[in-house]
Amino acid sequence: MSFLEIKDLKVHYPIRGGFFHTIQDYTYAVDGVDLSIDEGKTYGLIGESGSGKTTIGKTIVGLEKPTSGKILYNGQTVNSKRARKKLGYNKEVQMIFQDVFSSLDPRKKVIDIIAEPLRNYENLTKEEERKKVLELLNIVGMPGDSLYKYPHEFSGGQRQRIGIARAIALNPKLIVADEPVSALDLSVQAQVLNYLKKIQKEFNLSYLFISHDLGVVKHMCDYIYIMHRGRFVEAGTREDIYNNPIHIYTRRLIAAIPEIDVKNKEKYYMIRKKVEEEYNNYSSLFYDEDGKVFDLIQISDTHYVAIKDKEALKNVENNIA
Ligand SMILES: Nc1ncnc2c1ncn2[C@@H]1O[C@H](COP(=O)(O)OP(=O)(O)OP(=O)(O)O)[C@@H](O)[C@H]1O
Repeated sequence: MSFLEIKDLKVHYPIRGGFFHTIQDYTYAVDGVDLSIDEGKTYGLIGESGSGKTTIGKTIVGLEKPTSGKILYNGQTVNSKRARKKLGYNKEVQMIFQDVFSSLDPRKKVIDIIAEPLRNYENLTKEEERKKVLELLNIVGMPGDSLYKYPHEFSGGQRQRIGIARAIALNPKLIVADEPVSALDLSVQAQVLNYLKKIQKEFNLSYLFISHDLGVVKHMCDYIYIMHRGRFVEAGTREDIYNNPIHIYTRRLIAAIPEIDVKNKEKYYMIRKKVEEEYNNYSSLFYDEDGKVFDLIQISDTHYVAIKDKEALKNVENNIA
């Protein structure tokens, strides 16, 4: 059962210019997307820089306003600040950024950083608060003496774990994680992702992972949404997307996953070349004359692709997919 539903969401930013600083045009950052989030599941929102991923994340947590469309929490709209407050929505949906500390006061101690959401929503005594923060640190594998240290005393991976502790302090249902590990070394990335997985089981959390890299979130996601130019070009289970990618943009993203094994370098070079040719030859089946992404067509119980029509789909299935 989906507790969060996003319906035909659009977020357009005005572009101002000229002498009077008037609106000249709009950036269609998010231009009509639907998304449903179920309990305990992990979703990946993947696309290149500027495709609109962060804007979706921020709109879900209430940091951006929808231009149109709806966000429904247990069937009730949470588009407005008032509705979010009434339903306690801001507690339920948290966001983690690439480096949570870059946006925080470096003069604050860890205890104050993690306790901040608690102070906003819960009336704990000093001792209860200290206990709760210790418990949260323990969940993310950080020692108790971190309490009175400052952000600069930790490594990037440790800081991100502290950020996770803060995000789960209010026992949310959904965490929107915007590139949560992309600033970290590969080995540390795996460690932070493992903590997120562990916590997910314990708290029955849902995640919306935002990433430009299909490789990073591959093992985490149940469902993946591929985003391009403010719209979803393909959506499906992890298997749909990795084993049977249809949209040329998805195929290009998969081909772009870095190949570590040197033996396969030549093979992957050829695949990339082929995918690039597909992109040039089949573009008109996936984008209209103005370069806009078509609406999604359902091609199996779980798999959706944005393609011109059924005939185009056949053409693609016979020739490239
Ligand atoms: N506050 C804003 N005002 C105006 N334009 C914005 C604003 N935020 C984002 N945009 C524009 O909206 C588009 C989508 O941006 P968004 O940050 O959502 O993309 P993204 O896919 O998350 O990219 P990245 O991975 O680089 O963060 C971009 O063209 C961006 O320049």
